Amino acid sequence: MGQFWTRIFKHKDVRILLLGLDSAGKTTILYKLKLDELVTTIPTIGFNVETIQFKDFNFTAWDIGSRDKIRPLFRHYYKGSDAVVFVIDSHDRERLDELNYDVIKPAVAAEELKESIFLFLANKNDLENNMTTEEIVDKLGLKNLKHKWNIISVSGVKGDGLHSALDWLASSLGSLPVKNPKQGPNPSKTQSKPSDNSVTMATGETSQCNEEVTGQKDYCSRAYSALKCLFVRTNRTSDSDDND
Ligand SMILES: Nc1nc2c(ncn2[C@@H]2O[C@H](COP(=O)(O)OP(=O)(O)OP(=O)(O)O)[C@@H](O)[C@H]2O)c(=O)[nH]1
Ligand SMILES: [Mg+2]
Repeated sequence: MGQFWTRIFKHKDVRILLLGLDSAGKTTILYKLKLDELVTTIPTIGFNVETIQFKDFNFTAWDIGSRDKIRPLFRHYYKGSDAVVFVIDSHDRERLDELNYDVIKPAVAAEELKESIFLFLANKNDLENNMTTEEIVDKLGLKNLKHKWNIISVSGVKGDGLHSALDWLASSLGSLPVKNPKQGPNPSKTQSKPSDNSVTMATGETSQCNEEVTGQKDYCSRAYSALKCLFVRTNRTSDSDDND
């Protein structure tokens, strides 16, 4: 294809980071967007990464497992993210402070995310007695954010609001220069290289992280290493806790 047509049809590659507390619905949303299906999830160990085409964008979306002991690893995924999508369980008032302290505040303070846009998804809007977006904005103090941000009410299981979420990302990112989406997570350089590049999926399958799909092979390896080391350490800690 000539250069002119390549330029016309080229999709804009952007990197999206999905963050939130465990059980907020990140993986459910990722696969609803990717497959338009409701998948049965298990808590994500490590991360899932999928590329979603929308309008003239390729969104490479990283869904990071969020159990409390692995939250300090989130920062290794910040670099190169054009947008952070915070998935909030709008039915769970009790955990808003935990979300703010463990997930939102570190991201707001991060130098690597200084120019990223922030989208908050008030998920599980199909349930009754959930928080309104106004209540969430108020309780999380989102009006003080310096980042460009928005909040949208969604249901990961039904798919409601997800198209609006992609639309907002596309229109907001369309006017911004994107960072290098090939840039993956940046776990500690001290971690050793694993023997393979397989990544455990939330669906329980093992997915080979390959460059054709994600373009992130090396980063997957390194992120996998970092997570593997952490789990070994975590298991050792809980083993010794058990022995106490
Ligand atoms: N009612 C309802 N349930 C939802 C919705 N989205 C997700 N869930 C449920 O919430 C539970 C957790 O969803 P996950 O997608 O696994 O959550 P996660 O954020 O990926 O959690 P971790 O992998 O542990 O970080 C599952 O039982 C989902 O079916 C929603 O919009 N409405
Ligand atoms: Mg998950």
